[in-house]
Amino acid sequence: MGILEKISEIEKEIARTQKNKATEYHLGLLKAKLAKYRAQLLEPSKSAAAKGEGFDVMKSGDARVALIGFPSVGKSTFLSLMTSTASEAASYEFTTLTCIPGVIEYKGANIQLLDLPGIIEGAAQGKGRGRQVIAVARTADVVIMMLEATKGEVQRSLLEKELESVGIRLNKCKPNIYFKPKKGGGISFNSTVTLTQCSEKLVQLILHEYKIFNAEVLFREDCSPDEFIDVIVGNRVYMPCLYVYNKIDQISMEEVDRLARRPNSVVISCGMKLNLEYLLEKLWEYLALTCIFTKKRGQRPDFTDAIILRKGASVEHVCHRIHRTLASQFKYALVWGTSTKYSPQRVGLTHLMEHEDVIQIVKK
Ligand SMILES: Nc1nc2c(ncn2[C@@H]2O[C@H](COP(=O)(O)OP(=O)(O)OP(=O)(O)O)[C@@H](O)[C@H]2O)c(=O)[nH]1
Ligand SMILES: [K+]
Ligand SMILES: [Mg+2]
Repeated sequence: MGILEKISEIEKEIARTQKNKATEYHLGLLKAKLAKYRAQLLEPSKSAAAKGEGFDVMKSGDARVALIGFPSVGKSTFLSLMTSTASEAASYEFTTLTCIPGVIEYKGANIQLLDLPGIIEGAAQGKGRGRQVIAVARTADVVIMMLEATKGEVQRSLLEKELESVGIRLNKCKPNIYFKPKKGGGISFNSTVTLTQCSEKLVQLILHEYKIFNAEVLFREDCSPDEFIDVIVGNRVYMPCLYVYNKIDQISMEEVDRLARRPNSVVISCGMKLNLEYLLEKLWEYLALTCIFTKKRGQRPDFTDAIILRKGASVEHVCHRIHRTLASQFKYALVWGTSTKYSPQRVGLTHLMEHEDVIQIVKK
């Protein structure tokens, strides 16, 4: 039996197994098996690599946004509207066959926007250019899932399933579980909260399925078996995703209103240039970039020119942005803002910056 068949067998079995206390362990085990086979599927296909089919697009700018969607939902039209790059748009499916980068300039940041070929059901298993498209999506800071307003619901759930099956978790936080494989000592299991979905026995069963017999496990959150499996498997990507319903010129006002109220959703029309500014605002929010202002000694901060960094950037990152050699001449920095207890506070290179902090760097 091939991997795909095995996966489909297990999926069928999960579907026909009633969910209750008695089947809890059986289901947990099936899910662990399923995750294992999917991981095997994800291993890069040798033939694709040999043909050089990957979309190797250089990362550039302050952040990267990937456009994912079914064919002809308007991805290329959107790229051409928002950036100075033109990407061919047409009424037939699979107009775009490769990855086309453009740049959105917004609030002083350069946001790389990637137009990609349309993907369809089965993409994760290699249908069309699915695998390559998904591989690019994994490298993004935010995914825009573009949906056709008239078929939004169906497209959304199909694509969510595709991305889910390759370990991309949309708008979810990493499960708060401490997991550490050990050399010996068996499995030590603890939790700081009451667990309603997992038990020590189930955790052990799942670990055994992965041939893990010694480990430390601490649940700090009431996680599901699937979330626990995510933690063991490890290579999950937790990705912010904005659902963008395009072509709202083709649906009723009531329908537009309903879609706009869905969580993480924005409605637009590229054709009629509707709501694009709001989409940018939302995108900016989802990117959650950190803007840092610099200040010279005895002068006011320069609020006109922010240094834009990804979340979790340190003082060292700030130095590298200002000048290549600044970090090596660094003595200390003074920081004003939410990242410090006092304003200003003297900090070193490893200090983590927060949004809208002000920094003054003192050289040796
Ligand atoms: N009515 C309407 N049509 C639109 C809108 N936006 C794009 N289109 C049309 O939709 C068709 C497909 O647009 P594309 O930009 O090529 O779509 P795509 O998602 O890039 O398609 P592929 O590259 O084939 O995956 C074109 O005929 C566009 O003119 C819109 O807001 N309203
Ligand atoms: K098209
Ligand atoms: Mg296109």
